[in-house]
Amino acid sequence: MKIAIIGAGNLGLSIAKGLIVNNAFTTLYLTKRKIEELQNYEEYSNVTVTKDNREAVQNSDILVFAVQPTQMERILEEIKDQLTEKHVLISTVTGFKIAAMEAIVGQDQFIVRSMPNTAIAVGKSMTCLCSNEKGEKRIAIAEAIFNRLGTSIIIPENKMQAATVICASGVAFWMRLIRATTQGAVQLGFDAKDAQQLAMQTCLGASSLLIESGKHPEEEIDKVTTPRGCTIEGLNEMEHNGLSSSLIKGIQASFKKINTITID
Ligand SMILES: NC(=O)C1=CN([C@@H]2O[C@H](COP(=O)(O)OP(=O)(O)OC[C@H]3O[C@@H](n4cnc5c(N)ncnc54)[C@H](OP(=O)(O)O)[C@@H]3O)[C@@H](O)[C@H]2O)C=CC1
Ligand SMILES: O=C(O)[C@@H]1CCC=N1
Repeated sequence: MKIAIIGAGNLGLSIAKGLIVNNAFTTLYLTKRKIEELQNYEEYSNVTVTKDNREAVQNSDILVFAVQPTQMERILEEIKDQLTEKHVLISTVTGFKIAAMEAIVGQDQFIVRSMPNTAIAVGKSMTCLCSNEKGEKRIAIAEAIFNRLGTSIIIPENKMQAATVICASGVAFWMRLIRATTQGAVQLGFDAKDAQQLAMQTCLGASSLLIESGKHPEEEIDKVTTPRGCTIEGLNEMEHNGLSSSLIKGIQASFKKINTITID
């Protein structure tokens, strides 16, 4: 696959890392204006770093847009006359709707919207996908890419903002929970490095239990909570202090915010 990542910033480079580690491309173009920040990537074979979005588009089939929402319109205007039947446009841009893309490049392009997260760098992204009508014929290509770099599901476009909060912002939310657990472990006497390892691996184990068993979290919680034991004591104290409520309120606040940055 000849892939271009237009906008090799935080997310774009995470995708690039995932593609490189998984050897999942034939050629890979990475674009941004300050390309001096991408020097390391020129060492990989078949990776080209350039400021020239049009060159990247000409030489690629799959175009992954990972620029800020305010930059997207200008970039689509810049490259639209380079687009041909071979191109599949995959946007990761938050709030930039398919209709807004079609208004610039036309309805006759294969357009996919994707919402991955930065765990794509280590092949563990939860990615949500949707497409325009024409793009339905090529969404399998996007699925193949994102399934190689994690897990993907197809959702209706009207759920993309919610998916952004849960999956993309979600990485930050889970990081904070891991950090808080680490702080608790330090207070219980572990050094910082061990504390973080205990927190991270326990988080991974809990998540893996659900993924592999398909069970509800409460079913697994029941197995851990000895009657009158320390787990239920800790859980109830956390809930008295608003753990679940705080998470749900944070998710709602994030969703409220994301709807103010939608570009129609
Ligand atoms: N970060 C995340 O976890 C996630 C982000 N997203 C979405 O992905 C998009 C990118 O986010 P993120 O990576 O965090 O943002 P960044 O600001 O880190 O990356 C955007 C990149 O675009 C480059 N850029 C700007 N203008 C141009 C241009 N004209 N041509 C080529 N490149 C350009 C910038 O580099 P330079 O200034 O050098 O040109 C920058 O590196 C956003 O729309 C965001 O909402 C979606 C899911 C997760
Ligand atoms: O924080 C943000 O607005 C973007 C969208 C999801 C991740 N980063």
